[in-house]
Amino acid sequence: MTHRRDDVPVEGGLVAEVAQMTEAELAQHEAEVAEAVAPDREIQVEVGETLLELRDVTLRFGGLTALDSVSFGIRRGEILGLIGPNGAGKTTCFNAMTGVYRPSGGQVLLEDRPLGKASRHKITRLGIARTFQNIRLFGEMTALENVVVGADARNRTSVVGALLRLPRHHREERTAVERAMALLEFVGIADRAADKAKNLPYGYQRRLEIARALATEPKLLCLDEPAAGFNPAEKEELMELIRKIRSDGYTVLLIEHDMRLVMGVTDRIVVLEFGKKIAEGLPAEIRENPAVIAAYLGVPEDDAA
Ligand SMILES: Nc1ncnc2c1ncn2[C@@H]1O[C@H](COP(=O)(O)OP(=O)(O)OP(=O)(O)O)[C@@H](O)[C@H]1O
Repeated sequence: MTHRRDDVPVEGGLVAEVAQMTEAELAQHEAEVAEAVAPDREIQVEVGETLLELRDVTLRFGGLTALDSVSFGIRRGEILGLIGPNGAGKTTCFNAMTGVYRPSGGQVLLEDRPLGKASRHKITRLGIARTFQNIRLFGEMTALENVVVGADARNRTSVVGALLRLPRHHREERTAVERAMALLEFVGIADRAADKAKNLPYGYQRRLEIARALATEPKLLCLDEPAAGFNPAEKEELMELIRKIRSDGYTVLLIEHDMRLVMGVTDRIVVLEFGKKIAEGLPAEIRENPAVIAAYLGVPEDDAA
């Protein structure tokens, strides 16, 4: 699939070049792309130590307790699955971690520091990025621009800097475009870099959301049902992508309804039901856990999570 576009010679040229590579050249190229996409930051804790912790987090909406004293940790470098029947509180968990809602009780800690009343933007800068159940892209912007905007969340120059065209802004803009292009390639949609987001096929839009979240170089990437609406082949490809993201140095929290996908890609799983954590463990343990089986009883496997 090579969409050569004269108005974007860099992207078109890159894709055409890739199409003509030998297998060895392709492997080398993919390694370089992964290197460009890898998070560029100091490692502050050892791999495997707790990166983010929910400590007794309670969140109420009026009379409804959506999260009831939920505690679990996400370890650096792992893929953690967050599952539970509909309405269990999974998305509310994401919302509590990303500053959309403030917990009514308890704390969310990133690298041992409470997020407290940090705003959504602050939390993005601190290193938590997410995708949404319902895709949220800038439809009129190109795929590339959507990712550059994502990277902007990390850049140090302000809007004022951009208006005044400070030298640092130019430099950051250039590197942001280069990195955005690498990200599009990493998620497999570089051939449509110059297309408006709204014109991309659904699967591409989902991947674009992931690229945009990765552009912020998150310490933790939260994916909210990234495979929703995917066919089995697309789900396989998505699992590959999630594994690739982790091997590139990222930590992933995954909400997903498809049990096969969750069991196939995660290192550990946390299970919620009616706002409470009912289980936590390895996929094989979770599959056998009586409380989890009871929570899903009567729910067809494809709908379960
Ligand atoms: N803004 C809100 N106001 C009131 N109630 C809410 C709000 N957001 C979520 N809830 C309620 O909180 C509970 C948990 O919802 P949540 O969306 O977190 O569940 P979920 O596990 O993500 O479900 P699903 O799998 O259906 O997406 C539900 O009962 C839901 O109706």
